[in-house]
Amino acid sequence: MSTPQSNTRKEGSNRRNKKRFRKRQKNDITKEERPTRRDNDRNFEEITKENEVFENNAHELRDIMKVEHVPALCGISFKEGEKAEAPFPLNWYPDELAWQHTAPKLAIKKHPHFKEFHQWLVSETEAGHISRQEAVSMIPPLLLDLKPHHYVLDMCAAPGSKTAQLIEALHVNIAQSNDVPTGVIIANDLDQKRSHMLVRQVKRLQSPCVLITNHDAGQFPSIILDRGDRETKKKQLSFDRILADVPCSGDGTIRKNTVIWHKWKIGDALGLHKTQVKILFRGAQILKDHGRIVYSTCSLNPIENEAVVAEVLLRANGNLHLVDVSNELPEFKRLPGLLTWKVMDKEQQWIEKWEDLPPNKQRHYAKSLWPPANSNEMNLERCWRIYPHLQNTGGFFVAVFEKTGPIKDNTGNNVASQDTISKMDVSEKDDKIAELPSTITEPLLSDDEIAELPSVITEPLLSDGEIAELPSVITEPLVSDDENSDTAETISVDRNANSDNKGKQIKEKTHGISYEEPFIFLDSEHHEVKSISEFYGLSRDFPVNQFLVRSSNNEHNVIYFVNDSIQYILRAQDSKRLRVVNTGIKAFTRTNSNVNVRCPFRFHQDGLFIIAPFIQDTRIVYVGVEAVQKLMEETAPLISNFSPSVISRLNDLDEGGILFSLDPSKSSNNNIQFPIILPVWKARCSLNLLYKKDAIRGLQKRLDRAIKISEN
Ligand SMILES: C[S@@+](CC[C@H](N)C(=O)[O-])C[C@H]1O[C@@H](n2cnc3c(N)ncnc32)[C@H](O)[C@@H]1O
Repeated sequence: MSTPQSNTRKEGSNRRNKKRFRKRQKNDITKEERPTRRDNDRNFEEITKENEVFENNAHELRDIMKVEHVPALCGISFKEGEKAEAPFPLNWYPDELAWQHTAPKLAIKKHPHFKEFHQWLVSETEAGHISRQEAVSMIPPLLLDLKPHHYVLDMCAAPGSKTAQLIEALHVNIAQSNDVPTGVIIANDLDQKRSHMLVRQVKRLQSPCVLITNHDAGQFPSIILDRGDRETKKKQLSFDRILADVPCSGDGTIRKNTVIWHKWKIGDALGLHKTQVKILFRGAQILKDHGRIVYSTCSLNPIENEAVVAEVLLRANGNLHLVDVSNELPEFKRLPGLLTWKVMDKEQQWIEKWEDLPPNKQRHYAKSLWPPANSNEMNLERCWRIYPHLQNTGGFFVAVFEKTGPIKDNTGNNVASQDTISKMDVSEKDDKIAELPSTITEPLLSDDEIAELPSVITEPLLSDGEIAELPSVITEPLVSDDENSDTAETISVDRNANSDNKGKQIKEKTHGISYEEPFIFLDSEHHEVKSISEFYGLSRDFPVNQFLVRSSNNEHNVIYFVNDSIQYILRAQDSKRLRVVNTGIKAFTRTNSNVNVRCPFRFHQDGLFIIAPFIQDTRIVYVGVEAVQKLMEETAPLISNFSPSVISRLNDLDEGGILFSLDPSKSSNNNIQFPIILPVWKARCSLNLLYKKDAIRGLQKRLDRAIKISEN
């Protein structure tokens, strides 16, 4: 379980807002204190970087755990003679931000304190403040050493516990400097259903920097990024960090995954080895020079681990190295990778070397299952083997690589150079790729090689306006590049598909495979963008070109927001080869009000932390704790029941979306230490808080706690 980076991100942002969201009530605020137009006009990248109380609040959830829950959970016996262990911090995880919770289900069911603790965990998880996962699963993202500007690919991401950690890592340092990281996380999974599990996991964390895709990671497409304003050259989409948490036999999870006791077969690992090599090698190809790739499995079988590592090192021809991470996480117990290992065939015979196999069996066994002759020169000892008995975790394997030069196609066969690919039109290109022999993944050119291509043979560049018209993904017939799939076939999604399902994405089904409605960027002149910008006084530096929608209709129910880098990727012509499952956070949603309102769009809780700093004072109501409490406690409270100053302010405002802002530095209620910004819909006589129930509950608890602390 890891704690609350995303929480601090949102609070960091809210806190920053407090300088800008000053008390509006005439009695409470002087003219000098009001935000100036200049404040609202500040550049997106420049938005405030102060964070004076960040340090104090960053570890709030950890402290709640320590001060409130742990003491109540100590020494509880749930069954005669059996005591449940209270949660404890993992000694190897930085800042006591990861805790282990071992209490059996019975204890949680039977004991009220455990029950209450469990409910708290569930609601904080739902709110995106806590992630729960197996302790060792947290290691690979930690070793990736992620920075907020990194382009990151999570190759086999579902169900997404590590993706969640990556998202938190991308955002965690940003709270001290900037609101939205410039980096990107592409979370990919081959299994379409499982890739939808990622959507739920990612939504929890409300990041505009995530793109979910559905590809065979072993053939992750090469995407040429168009020339952008800031780019002078075309370049290939490549990554600073890649996580290859590959499919494996899972024998390391055997303690809790009891099915494996019955299902485990020698052949599982023998079969998986090839897929694992392919995924790791593809990852190495699309990694940037000096980038880092982490390979991990929850298996302890060397065939799925050291054998894969050794094979990919060999194929990379000296341009990939195992990183010495022996100084990382010193408290974490692990053993070095194996330098040699044995291979057993399916008939349970030990086979010393591939050549010893009878000829009729040789083609069924990859040579790379056996240690290569130079295995003791490959630094395989730098891999980490994590055995269950070392610190009571699942079994796990991790290897960290750095790339030092281009890694070409493993066959050395120049089947389809980027040059020839660029000459074809898109559908031809995809056909060609589908025809490639399965061992040959798409060729990768270095940035220099791409830059050297004569510009006439590259795909024509469109103007920004033309690009804005283009749906960003899978609008053309695509050929599935899933060589393992039995159902590789043409997928077509109707460019003009009409969304009558209010706000719901349309999935077109073709031969049982369903695809999502494409994301389309809205033009800054689109009437909905203009309506929002005018009504809310959206600062002119807000990047409205990062708003997108999921239907080609002219009227939309949901307007999403992505960060600049995702926009950059999706606007590239080539990006239509990416099978995008989901991206963006909800920024505005259409209200179904019958009343004619000036702007039918209301704030959505998910995108609020990004949008709020750009909203003009004209739609903000500065309030005290009582007004916030009333709004949270009552459903649609009447405006007439608020204090006279709030009523007078509300009466000045047209019906539509507003923000309630509680600024502790300005409030007469000094007992609240953190600012609160709430999205509200103002109807004629009443208000509606546009917050999810669990978020209201969480906020209510925090308010109660803050008030209690200040009273003591
Ligand atoms: C070990 S799980 C990943 C767990 C995930 N990283 C997490 O932390 O929640 C392996 C995943 O790989 C996916 N998978 C299997 N073959 C794949 C392939 N060729 N390309 C991409 N994903 C694949 C499976 O659907 C599965 O979701």
